[in-house]
Amino acid sequence: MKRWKSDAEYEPGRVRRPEIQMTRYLRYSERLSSVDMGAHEIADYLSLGSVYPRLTPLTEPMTCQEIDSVKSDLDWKCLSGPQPIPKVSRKDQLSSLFALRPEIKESEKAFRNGTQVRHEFVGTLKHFSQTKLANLHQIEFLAMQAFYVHAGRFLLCRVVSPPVRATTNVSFGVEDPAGLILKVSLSRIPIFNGASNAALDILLPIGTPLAVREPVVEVADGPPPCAFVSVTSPSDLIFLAPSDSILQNIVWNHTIRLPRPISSRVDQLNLIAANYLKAGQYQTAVRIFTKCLALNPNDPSLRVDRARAYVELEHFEAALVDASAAFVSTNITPGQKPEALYQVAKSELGLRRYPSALEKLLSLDLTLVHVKQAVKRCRERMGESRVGHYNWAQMFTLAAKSMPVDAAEFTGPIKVASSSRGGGRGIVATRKIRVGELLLVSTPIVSAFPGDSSIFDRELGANFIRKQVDGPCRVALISKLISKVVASPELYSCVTALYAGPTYPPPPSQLPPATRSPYPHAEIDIDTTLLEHIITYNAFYLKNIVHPRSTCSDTRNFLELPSALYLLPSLFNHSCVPNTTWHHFGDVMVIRAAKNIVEGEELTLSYISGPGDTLWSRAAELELHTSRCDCSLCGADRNDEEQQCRIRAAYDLLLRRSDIEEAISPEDLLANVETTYSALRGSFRPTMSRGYSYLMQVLARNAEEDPAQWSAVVAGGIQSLEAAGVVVKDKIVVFEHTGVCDESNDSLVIGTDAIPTFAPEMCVEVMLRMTRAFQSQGDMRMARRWLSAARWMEKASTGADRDMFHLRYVESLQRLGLDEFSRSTV
Ligand SMILES: C[S@@+](CC[C@H](N)C(=O)[O-])C[C@H]1O[C@@H](n2cnc3c(N)ncnc32)[C@H](O)[C@@H]1O
Repeated sequence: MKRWKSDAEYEPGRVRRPEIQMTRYLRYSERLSSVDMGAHEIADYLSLGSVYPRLTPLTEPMTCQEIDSVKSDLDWKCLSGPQPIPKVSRKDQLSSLFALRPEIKESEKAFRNGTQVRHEFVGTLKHFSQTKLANLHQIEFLAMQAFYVHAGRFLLCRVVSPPVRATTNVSFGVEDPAGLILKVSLSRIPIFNGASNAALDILLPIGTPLAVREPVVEVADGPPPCAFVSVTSPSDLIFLAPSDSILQNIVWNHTIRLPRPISSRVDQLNLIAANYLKAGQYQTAVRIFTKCLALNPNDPSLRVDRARAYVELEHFEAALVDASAAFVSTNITPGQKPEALYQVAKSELGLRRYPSALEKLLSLDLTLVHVKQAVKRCRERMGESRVGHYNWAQMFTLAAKSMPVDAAEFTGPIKVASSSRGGGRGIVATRKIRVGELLLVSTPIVSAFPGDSSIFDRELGANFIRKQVDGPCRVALISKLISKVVASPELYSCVTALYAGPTYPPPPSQLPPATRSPYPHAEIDIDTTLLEHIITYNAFYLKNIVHPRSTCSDTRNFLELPSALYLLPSLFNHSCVPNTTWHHFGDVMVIRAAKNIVEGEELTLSYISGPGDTLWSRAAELELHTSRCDCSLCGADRNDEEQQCRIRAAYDLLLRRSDIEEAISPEDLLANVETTYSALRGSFRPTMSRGYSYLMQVLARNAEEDPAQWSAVVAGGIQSLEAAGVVVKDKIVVFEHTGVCDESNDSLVIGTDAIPTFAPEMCVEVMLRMTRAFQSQGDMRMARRWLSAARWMEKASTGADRDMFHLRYVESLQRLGLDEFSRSTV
């Protein structure tokens, strides 16, 4: 594919990547969560100046237009080639390339200590080669041009200056056989992820011969303009072995001083590799263990060590090959065998081959803690994947401690079929499904959390596909996904069968099976632009089970949210009134039925992660997926009219703040919100539901002093639940002293055909306050019935058993004085 036109003119210096200040970054998140209208506008409208401090012009967010204009500049630059490559003498090139390391060290230090944010460009068109190296012809720098894809060619070169990394970019100098020198810039090439300078010197020492398939040279703005070979796909960079036939007749015009090898003694190399393994520089450890194995191919312990490094890199196929080879080696000692077998089992666990892993583990010493734990893990995963039985409380506890949550995948009564929503594929029910039923447990292909060592919180994405800024975790998914498909190429065909937006051909009707290919895998050509589109259209912001969204006092900050990409969950289409609900335990995504569903019915989930009580609050998130959402909620909001919805959205934001009482009383808020709904609208009124919950909270506090108010608390609760779409069957607001209540066969006080999907946690909290109202008045029968309803809704929504219910609502139960009552009530 040729990317640039040849007839347009190039104006050096026209394109400048914007430096966007930290303040802008903060405000941008505010803008997203404030429904696109500017917090001060809302504040002015509602005369709430003290709640929403006026934003100064300096802190205005980066707008869609700004992103758009950067994109146009870049597109224009891309279209402006081909151009001659600016010439620089070998001496000058070398001196600037050798200065790169100290320069970048300084600038990185300043960046890390400063307040600026950096933007990775997401969604720019990047070339990648699909022609095998053997079918390409060599090209030298002299024949190359800037802003031009050298289709059918490859660049043969070798490293001439020490590489240096700035986040996901690695730069260094190379020369071609004629001796011309150019900088190379590698973007997101997995083996260099997180590499220190010392590690880079091992991974890419001076003299390393390389081939770059179908190279592209870009020119960065000066002064002076700097040309560089840009490599954006890992499959375009090929490390050549000295014995490679390509190098056989090559004569390098210049001699370069090669660095001294780190060691030629296996024992010393082994020690160095072990230190890199300990330091978490796994790629470097693999590289050195490989050197060791070249010197001593029959040492099984080296293979076991390399398998350990591969396991850490989640390169499980390669780990399995190494560990298995070590185990069957004739040179292995009886003392080394258990460790080799343990690494085989660990690789199989990573590949989700649980029965096979278990068989190996059971032949090891079961008194060893790590073996015992692995056996337990295997057995749990086997139970989960077979029958969908999970220990939710244990998963919740791990998630609450921010520890990794391990779970097997589970697919319930669902299948991929053609969709009635926006065409393409969707997920449908294969049989009748009951509300609360488990539909899917999915582990991510990749996930990213704030605070991960690989994530820097001021590295943002200027997303040209969405024309919005992506947070650090969303940006990190791109590098992680590239690494993942390099380690597990069999995933590439599945991942690239996900929807990639309207500029790509429609995906196949079914996801291809992720059949594992034997290692070493066939080579794949990685289209990084396609992967960026797939992440943009399919990645989820995680809905953390530990911090329920609907009870968050503050609006969610998109730029700080963890993010992940999944396979089957990506095939669910959106509805603002979906029939499924989803949560994340760590990065494990769990989807359940939110309604009773008939066979063949399409299953939908809500893509909305921010406050989304009105069509206009949802618009920014929906824009990417549909120009007009046809769900009943959006239809009702359209009937209410935009201005009314905007006002309502402002109150919705206010309702999420902990300091709302300083701004407005619940009565005034409810009266104002009520006027934003048309009289003809049905009872489902999300913002009213939140408003009544606020009223109930205030009344309940007063009722603790003045018990006459408990009836009003219960009445407010009923209204909150009904406005959330819950059917309240027994609207009892008076109290009957029943004393301690035995178990009874009373039916649930609410309907059980559906659970609310927009704020189930808020509804559970409301029901707990109902429980408190009745309990405080000695009406233990109704208290027990409301507690049962709260538990039922929580179980249907998240699968929580009693243990998990107590863990999740411990704070509310204690605050309401219900802890003891709840624990003693069956
Ligand atoms: C994550 S994918 C969902 C699966 C997709 N339909 C497929 O075939 O792979 C998201 C894309 O599906 C389509 N989509 C999902 N929900 C939709 C809706 N309610 N209305 C219109 N299009 C929708 C949009 O093209 C959206 O960008």
